[in-house]
Amino acid sequence: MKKIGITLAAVGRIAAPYFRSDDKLMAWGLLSAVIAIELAVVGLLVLFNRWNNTFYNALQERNLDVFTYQIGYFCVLAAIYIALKVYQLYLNQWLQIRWRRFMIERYLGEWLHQARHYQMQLLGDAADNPDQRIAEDTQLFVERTLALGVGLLGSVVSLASFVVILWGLSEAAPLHLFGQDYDIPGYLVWGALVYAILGTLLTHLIGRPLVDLNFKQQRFEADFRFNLVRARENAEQIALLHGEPAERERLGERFRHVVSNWLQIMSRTKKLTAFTASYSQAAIIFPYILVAPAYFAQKVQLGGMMQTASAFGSVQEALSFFVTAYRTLAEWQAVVARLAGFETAIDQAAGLSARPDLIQLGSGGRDGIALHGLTIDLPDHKPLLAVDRLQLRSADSTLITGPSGAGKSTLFRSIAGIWPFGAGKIEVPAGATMMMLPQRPYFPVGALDIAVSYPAAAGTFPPDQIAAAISAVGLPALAERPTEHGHWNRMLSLGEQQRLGIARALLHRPDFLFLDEATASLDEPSEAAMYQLLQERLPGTTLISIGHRSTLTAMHSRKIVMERDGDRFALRDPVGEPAFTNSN
Ligand SMILES: Nc1ncnc2c1ncn2[C@@H]1O[C@H](COP(=O)(O)OP(=O)(O)OP(=O)(O)O)[C@@H](O)[C@H]1O
Repeated sequence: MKKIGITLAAVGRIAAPYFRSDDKLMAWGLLSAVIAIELAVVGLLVLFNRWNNTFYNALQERNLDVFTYQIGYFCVLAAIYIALKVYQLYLNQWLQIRWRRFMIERYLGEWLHQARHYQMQLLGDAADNPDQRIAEDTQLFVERTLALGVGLLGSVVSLASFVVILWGLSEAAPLHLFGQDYDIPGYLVWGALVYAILGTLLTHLIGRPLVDLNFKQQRFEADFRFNLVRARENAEQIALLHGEPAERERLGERFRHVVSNWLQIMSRTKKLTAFTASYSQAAIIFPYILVAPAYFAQKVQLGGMMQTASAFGSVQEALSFFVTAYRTLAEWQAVVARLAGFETAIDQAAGLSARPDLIQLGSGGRDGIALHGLTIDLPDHKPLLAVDRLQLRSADSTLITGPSGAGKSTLFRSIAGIWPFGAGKIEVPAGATMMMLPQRPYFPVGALDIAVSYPAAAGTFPPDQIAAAISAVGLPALAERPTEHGHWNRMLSLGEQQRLGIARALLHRPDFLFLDEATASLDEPSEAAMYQLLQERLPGTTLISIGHRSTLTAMHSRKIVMERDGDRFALRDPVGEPAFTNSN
């Protein structure tokens, strides 16, 4: 019960923004229409139920006029019913896609806001698989919330209406057994309720393990798919290492989980189907058995019996909603929990930039980037690096070296403003642009010119400028086909990708260019040529590099070394005075 309360509160939080958005008129309009149609359908079912009475009485009395009239009346009801069903689904789907579009736009906007998507990863796996949450869970959420909400409303109204009808019929056809009338008010209602509740309970008991089994099935399937994707992504490594037998074994093992769980689902579904099929067959004759004594004692007409059977069926159908819904309900709860977790993770990441106890980014200083009292930690608060005071002057090109894992890349991440863990202040000149070039640059799949210009929009740089930049970094063959589509991260060697990364920097002309082993896959002469190119073409750009090669020293005017100092690494300037004083 408490869990349902938590789920409902989460549903309210997740759904509310759409119903308060710019699309709120359509949202409320469509929702009201869907609900109104659901209620109208229940109303029609009541009319159909009454029709049973008149129609079968006419048959019993061989009254052709009434029979003909009732056939016409049925056709009118049926036409309205068909129209309502068609528009109920159509409007429901319309509401679903508008609602989902809003959710996706909102999630994409919040998830891809500055470095939030990256920081959410750093904060842990509370929001694992955002792709699943954004793509799949939004669809399931919208669809299931509407199906369960509207279905529940329809079932409750239907249950109430038909209980009233059955109550009236119980009076019209009193229980007649062994030649005697028994005055049990609403005995048909009690009969229907007992029958349906017993059925509900038994279905629940037999089917309950399926909820867990279906959950596991989804997880095993996802796990199998994920491992297939990993194998595809690492095809080259696997092929080079001749890892195919190991992969086959691993994937086979994953699929064995899928099969063994599926076998359990089959066995459980067999039991459940045996019960539900028997139950629904029995449900067809059960109401006749209840009313038959009164019918044969001529206390009730054929119409009354048929109407009872139909009302009985409707009560049962309404109650069976709860039976069938409980499976969907469990899945829906999981979807709601995942989306709520995703929203919480977004909020947590969004809150990082406002926390005064973390690294503060500010604009200030004209002569380069200034670091004051900076300590950098890992997300789990383990200390990593300390920089008491450091000025990365615009006039200097700086090389940062140090042992692996010392925190060089993390220092760059902090300066870029995406790594908030730690304390202290980083000041960047107001309006200065920065660009980070990693060892493995990212190129979106698509046209080469757009991939090189990324993240600038298509058309930002003239085609000849793009071609000249690609050519300048030593890829003249590529420069001739700038509009060619490709998966550049897969098609180009790492060295070629690094050259394209430099071309990107040439186009963007940032004020500060951070090269994190961005030329490590090039041979030394090519690396020197790339640095020379950057210095010639981008005279106004300050280069700050991370690298392990000693030959890089000659290409920078200043060198800073990271060394271990207690529980943290620290920065030392071996040529001049210390570039830092570690406060620890
Ligand atoms: N997302 C993360 N979560 C936890 N720890 C991390 C994360 N990213 C980096 N680290 C840890 O922080 C430390 C510093 O990493 P960083 O990449 O900054 O090192 P580096 O000095 O650039 O190393 P290298 O020279 O090998 O590239 C490493 O021990 C690494 O394991």
